[in-house]
Amino acid sequence: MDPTDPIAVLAALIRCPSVTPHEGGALTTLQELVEPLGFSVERPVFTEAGTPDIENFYAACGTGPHLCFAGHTDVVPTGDEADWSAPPFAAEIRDGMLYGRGAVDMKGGIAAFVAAVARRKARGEPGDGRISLLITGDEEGPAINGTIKLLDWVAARGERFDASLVGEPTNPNALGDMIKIGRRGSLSGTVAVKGRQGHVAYPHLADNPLRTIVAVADRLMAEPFDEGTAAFPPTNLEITSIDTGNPATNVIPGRSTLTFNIRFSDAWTPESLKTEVLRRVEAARTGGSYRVGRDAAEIAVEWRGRPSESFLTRSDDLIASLSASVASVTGKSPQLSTTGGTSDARFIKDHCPVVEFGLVGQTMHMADERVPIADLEALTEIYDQFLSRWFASRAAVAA
Ligand SMILES: N[C@@H](CCC[C@H](NC(=O)CCC(=O)O)C(=O)O)C(=O)O
Ligand SMILES: [Zn+2]
Ligand SMILES: [Zn+2]
Repeated sequence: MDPTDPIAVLAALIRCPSVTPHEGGALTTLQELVEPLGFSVERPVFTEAGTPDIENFYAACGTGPHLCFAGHTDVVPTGDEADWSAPPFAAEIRDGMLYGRGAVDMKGGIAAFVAAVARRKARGEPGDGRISLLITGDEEGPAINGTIKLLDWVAARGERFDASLVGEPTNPNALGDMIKIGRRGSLSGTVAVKGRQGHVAYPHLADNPLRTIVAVADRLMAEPFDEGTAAFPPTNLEITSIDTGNPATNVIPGRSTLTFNIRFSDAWTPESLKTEVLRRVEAARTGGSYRVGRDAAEIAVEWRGRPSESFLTRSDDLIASLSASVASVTGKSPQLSTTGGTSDARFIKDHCPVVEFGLVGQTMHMADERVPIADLEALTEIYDQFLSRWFASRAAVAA
């Protein structure tokens, strides 16, 4: 396979059914592509009780300023294959589009980066510094045996990165729209309210926990958490479920839960936000207008999963190198944004400055995930130019 051709590389990767947590042949394909380019490859497997073992990938080449490209080869499940117009792991090309699971999220980003590096090697430009690929098979899953552990594994070997580029799909509509220069934080929790089960026709003998859940929902959502900050959109809370587990229409449930997720700006830390959530829940416990004349309800709050902190990258040369490369290829001045979800950049930011730029995300996780061939070519050129600009900026600093 020609490693300078991002379409051939992406097609080979898509043909590997690497649905989390399965490697599916994707890391072997990557190894076979980059070893002939001079990269040394290691594939550590990380484990943790209660989670699937995950194979990861670290490849590095060269000496000098160190740029780490980071991403994932795992993909989300296909869903009903009948909803696809082409088999999801066949890498079919039709009307200038390459179809397949992972086309944009994010095997396409990896293919473009490999092709960019291969083109530089073919041109005889391998010597500007150190380039590594830090690739996990656990981004779409719990993200416990992936990037976070791989970063520590690399650091324990004495390697350090000067900067990192994550190839996640960052563009909302068209290539060149958006670079991610940080990510919001994320905090999830469940509020459980204890009541007393009973007959709906005899409510004085029961205690409906939904009266309190409604007050909790109201308090959690009523006041804005902030108005946004210079670099972040306003903090937002979404209630993702309210449950009682009660199938009957004539029974007052004995217990109810409310689950929420907050995406938050740099005005908050996970700890300060937890304090604010607990304040709002307490206000609802004692002040709900649907419980007049009753004792305050019994409420417990459980934090779910691992919260993510917000972060903002302040490396001017890294952002400038990427912006200039995007502008040069697409003719657009990309927005520098912290919108959207979290990514593994939340782990990388503890090791070095990190920015993110990849394909257009519109079809990610959908049936018929696809990438325009032209975007794949353009992204390869952007990554190639970015490497030149970033290494030049490092050389200028060193001079
Ligand atoms: N499952 C993982 C990480 C979940 C990350 C997810 N990120 C996105 O969907 C990125 C999409 C985008 O920003 O365009 C999220 O924000 O929930 C875990 O929970 O560790
Ligand atoms: Zn992704
Ligand atoms: Zn994804």
